[in-house]
Amino acid sequence: MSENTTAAPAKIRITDSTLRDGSHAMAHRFTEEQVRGVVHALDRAGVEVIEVTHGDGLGGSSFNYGFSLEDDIKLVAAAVDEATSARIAVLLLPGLGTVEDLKRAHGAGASVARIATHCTEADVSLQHFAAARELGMETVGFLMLSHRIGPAELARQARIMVDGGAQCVYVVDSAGALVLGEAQARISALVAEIGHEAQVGFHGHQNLSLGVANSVLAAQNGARQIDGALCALGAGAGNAPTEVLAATFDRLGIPTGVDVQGALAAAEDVVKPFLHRLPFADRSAITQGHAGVYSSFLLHAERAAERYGVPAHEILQRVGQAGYVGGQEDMIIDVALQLVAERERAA
Ligand SMILES: CC[C@H](O)CC(=O)C(=O)O
Ligand SMILES: [Mn+2]
Repeated sequence: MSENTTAAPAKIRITDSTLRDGSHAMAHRFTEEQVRGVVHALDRAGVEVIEVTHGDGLGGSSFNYGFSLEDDIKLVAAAVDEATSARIAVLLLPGLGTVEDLKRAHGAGASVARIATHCTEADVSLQHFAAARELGMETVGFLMLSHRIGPAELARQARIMVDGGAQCVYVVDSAGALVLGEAQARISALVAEIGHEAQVGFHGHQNLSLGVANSVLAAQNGARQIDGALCALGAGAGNAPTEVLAATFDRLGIPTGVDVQGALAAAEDVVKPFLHRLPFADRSAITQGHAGVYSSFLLHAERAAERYGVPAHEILQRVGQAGYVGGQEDMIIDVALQLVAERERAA
């Protein structure tokens, strides 16, 4: 008798980051009413985890990164109040956010702590994972700008996070630079290294329009957590759209627990009406994907472009060549001034 060895596809948990990565695209101006509306719609659609924080995480509201309209903790509390079954996640970048910030977010009802570091700096996350576990929070590690190092080195960084208490580690394609097999190889390396102890996740950006395709490859190669944002609302050309992920995984027979019509309604009826501009792979965003530039640098580059009269895509190209990482937003102005000086010398 032949045995049927075809296993049913494993469930994927979609984490929606409209209210965190989307905060970059909204210049951190979310109102409490918008947060409540988005959480209500996502919760009804069956999205299990909803991230709510300043785009740069807890403590991000500052001159360098941009001030929030509303205090993060107030928005987290509103999200917790609105959700009936979804859990609320917060993002924290060590050095920007502190353990005290994490405790306040936990006090407001956040139950998932996502700790983000540059892809080579996992060791700076250890005290934050320890604090989150002590608080009883679920822990997720975020290895940002994952295209900058190869699969084996990325897996070593994931191992550091797991040994420090992470229950899942994400390959974060912050620049939307990973092209198909490059995303797949990183996911496979992490699954091989940590898969028997922790989950692997993928966070995609649409700068080269590959966020959804990379997410599918990630799921097919063992990732169990995938990020999305309604209407793609996120930095750069945005994130893989939650509603497209829900529909695509449904077509592939990969269970997510998300109601496709509910996700479509959340995008169309709740988020689209308050958007001033839809995330789009324009010249600047494509340059980010092509040159490997942090997606959240887009609005900073556009502001510098307007102020100093040099093209945003040229600024971003130079930022890519210089290899700047998150936290070096002030260097965008430096690059704009270099371009101005070069133009003056050439005139
Ligand atoms: C905190 C910065 C950043 O937006 C985190 C993230 O979503 C990414 O690196 O893509
Ligand atoms: Mn992102």
